[in-house]
Amino acid sequence: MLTDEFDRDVTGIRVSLTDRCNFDCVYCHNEGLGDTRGPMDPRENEMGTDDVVRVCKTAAEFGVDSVKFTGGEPMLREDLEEIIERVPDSMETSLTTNGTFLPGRAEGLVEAGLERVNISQDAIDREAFAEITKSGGFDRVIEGVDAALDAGLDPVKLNMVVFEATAGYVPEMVDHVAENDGLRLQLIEYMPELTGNPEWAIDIGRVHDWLAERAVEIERREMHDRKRYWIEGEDGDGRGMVEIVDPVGNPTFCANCHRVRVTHEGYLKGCLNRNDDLKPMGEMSRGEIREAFREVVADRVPYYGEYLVETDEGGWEINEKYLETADA
Ligand SMILES: Nc1nc2c(ncn2[C@@H]2O[C@H](COP(=O)(O)OP(=O)(O)OP(=O)(O)O)[C@@H](O)[C@H]2O)c(=O)[nH]1
Ligand SMILES: C[S@@+](CC[C@H](N)C(=O)[O-])C[C@H]1O[C@@H](n2cnc3c(N)ncnc32)[C@H](O)[C@@H]1O
Ligand code: SF4
Ligand code: SF4
Repeated sequence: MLTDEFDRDVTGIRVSLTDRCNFDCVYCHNEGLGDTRGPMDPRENEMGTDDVVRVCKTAAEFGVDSVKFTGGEPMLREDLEEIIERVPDSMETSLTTNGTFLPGRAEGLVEAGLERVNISQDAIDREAFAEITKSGGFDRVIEGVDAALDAGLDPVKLNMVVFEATAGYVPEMVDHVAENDGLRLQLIEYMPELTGNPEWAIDIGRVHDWLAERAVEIERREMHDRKRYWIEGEDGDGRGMVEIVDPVGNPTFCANCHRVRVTHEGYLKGCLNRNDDLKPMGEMSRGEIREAFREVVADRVPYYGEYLVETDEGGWEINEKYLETADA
């Protein structure tokens, strides 16, 4: 097991398989890797199947017990099933996707070993959805959610980024998961650090307060110390779970962060929001991957309050200590 300087064991990896995407969401941080726009064809800079599998196997040797595949849109990778099939059995395998490619593929993914899926659905309203994602894929996403449920991936988590354009749809989405079996909702605080437009952010504290009033039970998840609210449907019949992901300016969230990241180009990085600690894995031999893992874990910093410090105006700027590396 690798543990960083701040006593955080590293138990998970989050692998970006591509930075390509068929959507163009207005808020997209693309895991801190820049724009998703561009051709959809496979790119040469993406890690190959064997490389991804080798990274997972090496992580498993270090006791890492979960892997999340993300992107860009990870389902643009035709080899996703093969990758999942070859991930060591000791690792829980999950996927975060926009859902459009799940119809027709969800079952195969489950057969390959996929255990969980998160599907981004920012609104129930078709027009708002089109506006936010710059796509007309709403029906495909809904079909994708159904395909995941049919394939046995229950409970499916719906990811919703909470910002100016979506905040009004929160109550509707909460009712949606409370009243429909097999669904959970994950409300993600809009993170402007990588994407700009800080004026889009809304006060996530208000969402917590609103949910706390409606909740019949509140839990805390160890990962990121996230809060989970159990909400009853209007008719008192069903129950749904709503989890809040609120990293912005939240040192407690970071203090419970046990994941390192792998970019589609094959670099390890210690934090979603940081790009100055990218560790190349050379030719991606097991030895080189092992070495890069040790280095990236050794370089981890608690993000908010250390790497990023609050300005007098309430914004965030890189701590002077890291300016040199951040510019590199
Ligand atoms: N800053 C920060 N944001 C995160 C972190 N983990 C998740 N997020 C945000 O939440 C989004 C959705 O996360 P997902 O990949 O769907 O899943 P998750 O909630 O991290 O993991 P599970 O609940 O275990 O499936 C990410 O793309 C980020 O925007 C983190 O460690 N740091
Ligand atoms: C970058 S996407 C990659 C996976 C897949 N394409 C999808 O949309 O689910 C992963 C998650 O990050 C979230 N996300 C993207 N930009 C964000 C931002 N600026 N703030 C908060 N969450 C963001 C998305 O909503 C999505 O749930
Ligand atoms: S679908 Fe995912 S990767 Fe694609 S633009 Fe939207 S948030 Fe970004
Ligand atoms: S912002 Fe905090 S929680 Fe997110 S990846 Fe960085 S250290 Fe982990």
